Amino acid sequence: MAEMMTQVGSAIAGLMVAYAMFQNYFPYELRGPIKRYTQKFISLLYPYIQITFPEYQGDGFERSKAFAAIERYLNATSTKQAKRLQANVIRDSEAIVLSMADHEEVTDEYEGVKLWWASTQTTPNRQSISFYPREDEKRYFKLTFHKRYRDMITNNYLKHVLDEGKAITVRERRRKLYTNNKSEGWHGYRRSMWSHVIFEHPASFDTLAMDPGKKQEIIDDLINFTRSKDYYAKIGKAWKRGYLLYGPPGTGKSTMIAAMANLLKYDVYDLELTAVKDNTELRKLLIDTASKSIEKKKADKKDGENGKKKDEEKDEVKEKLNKLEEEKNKTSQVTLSGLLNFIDGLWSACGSERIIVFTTNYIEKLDPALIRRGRMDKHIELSYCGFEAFKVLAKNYLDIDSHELFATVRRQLEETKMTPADVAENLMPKSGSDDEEICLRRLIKALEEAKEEEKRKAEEEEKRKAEEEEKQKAEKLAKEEEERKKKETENGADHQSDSKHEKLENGVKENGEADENLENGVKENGK
Ligand SMILES: Nc1ncnc2c1ncn2[C@@H]1O[C@H](COP(=O)(O)OP(=O)(O)OP(=O)(O)O)[C@@H](O)[C@H]1O
Ligand SMILES: [Mg+2]
Repeated sequence: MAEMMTQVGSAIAGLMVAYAMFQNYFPYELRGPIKRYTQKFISLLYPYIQITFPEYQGDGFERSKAFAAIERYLNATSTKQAKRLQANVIRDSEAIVLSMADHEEVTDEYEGVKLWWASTQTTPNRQSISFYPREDEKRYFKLTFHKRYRDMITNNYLKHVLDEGKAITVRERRRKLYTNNKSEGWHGYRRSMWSHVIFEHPASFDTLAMDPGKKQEIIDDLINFTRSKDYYAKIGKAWKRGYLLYGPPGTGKSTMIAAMANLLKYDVYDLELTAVKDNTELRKLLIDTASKSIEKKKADKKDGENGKKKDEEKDEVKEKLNKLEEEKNKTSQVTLSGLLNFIDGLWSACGSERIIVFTTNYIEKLDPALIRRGRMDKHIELSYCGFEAFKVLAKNYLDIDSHELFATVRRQLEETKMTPADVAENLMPKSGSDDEEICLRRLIKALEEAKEEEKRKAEEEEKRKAEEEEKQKAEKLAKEEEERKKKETENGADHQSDSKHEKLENGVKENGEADENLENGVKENGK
């Protein structure tokens, strides 16, 4: 064995010497053709093609997107196959990315074709001290496949790898909740229009209490939207969708937005309109949601994190339209038309795969222009808690599917309006000893009280109405009485004036009595 090693060693040494001689003594002009023929000769014996994907490209500062995507794509395969792994904690990502360590190789299969991926590194033997060690160490992935599959690999497989890698990056990223800053904070060193926190809302469609049929319809609609990229391109429509959620406070509008974001793995932009001075600011803010990717890229440079597929991000501009309505007349404020222009025009142009959600408590107060189809594609009403919604809450809060008290609750919910927020509050166990019976009874009691309250209010309203009617009746009577008296005095008086008949024909009363007289344009002057 040792002998063999020595032989191999000396053979390698021989080759090295030969190569050095080749480098030194062969005339320069001959080197090119010789190398070419050697390559040809090798390719006869070695029918494989290799593609390399370096980690840094161009100026060497920006991490290659392809490299990052491949790393993500190979994550699962590497974890299974490679013996030595390298763990990377990536900013904005929830998962630890395991990639194969240098000089490891894994296999992949695509449509029955076997391929090899290897991770390699070259360290140039330049004797220099570099501030950025990365610049010297060049990592790259090397893909090897049989030349028979050249077309298939270069046309389909590589696209598949990049798409899949990017999709994984998006799926595993930490999602963010952005809120707009006041414009005073937009300038200077630490300028930013949006501040963000990690978005970790636990709401999901499973826990959202509403009619199951309606819920499923919304889920299908959302999923269909995310899958329709090509369809939107085909029909020439920007890939976006608008939802309008309306209903009384506490019926789950905000909860539904969180559930939507969780379902689709989107970021959320929550737009607080009171912090926006005018339309220009609004426009800047909204455009900035699209150009976020550029800012992110800068961060990528420094720490070499994975690039994000930013168009996948959603901005969910959620707002209280009733507030907007109040403000639309003030010139210094955001106007409705500014917002509409944005939704129709600019918004379409910047970024894609976006969902815009408006919420309001008063749909009837909204301008029809704002909510017409095309602007808001889907209107969703969230209303008082029905029995189906109650069942979801009972399952969430008490972990029960049925109970003998359900029938009572059902009857009560049909008679009384209570928001899911209130139902939930009453169902929630208040201490460790609260069992489902106690919680349900508390809800029933609350429902009874609400009913009483409703009844009391209805009665009050009735009473108020009755009083109002009474008052009106009395006023009418008084008026009639007065008129009668007046006529009497007029009739009883001597025929003082010739104009009297005219006056009666016009049905006018004496000046100062009622303003309706003005309508007839007639006044009895001086009387
Ligand atoms: N449909 C629902 N399903 C589950 N929980 C709900 C539902 N509606 C309300 N809740 C509960 O009530 C709380 C308040 O609801 P939410 O903030 O979603 O109401 P909203 O409709 O946005 O009200 P507002 O109009 O005042 O903004 C939530 O935290 C949630 O726990
Ligand atoms: Mg809300």
